[in-house]
Amino acid sequence: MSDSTFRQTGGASAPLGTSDDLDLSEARDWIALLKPRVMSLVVFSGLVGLLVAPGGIHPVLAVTAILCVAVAAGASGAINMWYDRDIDAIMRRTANRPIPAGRIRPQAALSFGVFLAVASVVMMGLATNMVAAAVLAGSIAFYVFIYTMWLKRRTPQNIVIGGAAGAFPPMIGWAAVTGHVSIEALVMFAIIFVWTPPHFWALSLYASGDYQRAGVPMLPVVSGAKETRRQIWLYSLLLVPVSLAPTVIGMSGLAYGGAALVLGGFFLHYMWRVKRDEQDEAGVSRSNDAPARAAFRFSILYLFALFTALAADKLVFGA
Ligand code: HEM
Ligand SMILES: CC(C)=CCC/C(C)=C/CC/C(C)=C/COP(=O)(O)OP(=O)(O)O
Repeated sequence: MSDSTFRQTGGASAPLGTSDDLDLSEARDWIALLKPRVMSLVVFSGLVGLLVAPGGIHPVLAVTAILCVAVAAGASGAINMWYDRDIDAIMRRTANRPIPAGRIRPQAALSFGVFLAVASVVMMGLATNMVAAAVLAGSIAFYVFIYTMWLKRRTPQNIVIGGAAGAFPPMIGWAAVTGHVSIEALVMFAIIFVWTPPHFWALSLYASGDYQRAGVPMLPVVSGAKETRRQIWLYSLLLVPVSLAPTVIGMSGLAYGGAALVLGGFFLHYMWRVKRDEQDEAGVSRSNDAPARAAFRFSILYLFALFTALAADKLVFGA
């Protein structure tokens, strides 16, 4: 393998192929720092916020605004990975990330993240308005300082409060068009805010071993699976009425309302399977991961579908 390049990956030498392959795998690592899969839903919800806002902006500015949301989310993901590199190295799910695996230097990741964060906020301010730029800066700060640095390692309520970071994007999209934050933007924020605990706690039920090893006080680690299932159920019950708020305040029509009801029914079905998984009728524990895994996957599909319905209702029926 004369043209092969070897590099240290987490202490083991790994063949990486030609220099072209090396460039590609390096690029993949920098992209991985941006948490692109999580970013997809963040960007989509931001796009819907922008589409449902009254008035409109030039398509080039709209694309720029959405790009800024993507870059800001990615930047905060990179800073999160820089700060969390010690615990990411311990958790199986995250151990192969570029920093703990030794493929990107922590300092380089931090500089990359800070540069992108500043660039996204400045660009948002120039392309749209100060309100959108300020809310964008606030979401980055929330994810980095409030969630990652302050709450994540301190309290099992970390994701309830810190989850607000991920609820801002539709508000940013709305503000990019209108220049202000109104009740409609707050309603979209509230939907994601209430959705986040069932979304994350479903995952944490089957990833709690990881969090326990890393000493992160996620709810199942601190209060147990039963309490986590109870809280998942309570937030899910709350999510259904909150998801109907766009129709109640006249922001969306009955088509959205119907879609939200049906989707809410499915959401409750998946979360109920998690809740009832604790015990069978005889009170014997028959817990397994399958319902929580299915509920986590559905939570993502749910939010994509709900925001699609919000946009479709507006674009098709002009509600
Ligand atoms: C504090 C709040 C949140 C926490 C702690 C959290 C945590 C997580 C974790 C640990 C994963 C698994 C990722 C992996 O396998 O590496 C995940 C996946 C995901 N999250 Fe969240 N999340 C939060 C909020 C959000 C928000 C607000 C959104 C979007 C609106 C979102 C969208 C997604 C998506 C799309 C995935 C799937 C990624 C994949 O396919 O791997 N999350 N989340
Ligand atoms: C516009 C903007 C700045 C949005 C950013 C908000 C954002 C991406 C929120 C999502 C929150 C999230 C992915 C938390 C993951 O938790 P974690 O970091 O504990 O997950 P990990 O264990 O996978 O690192």
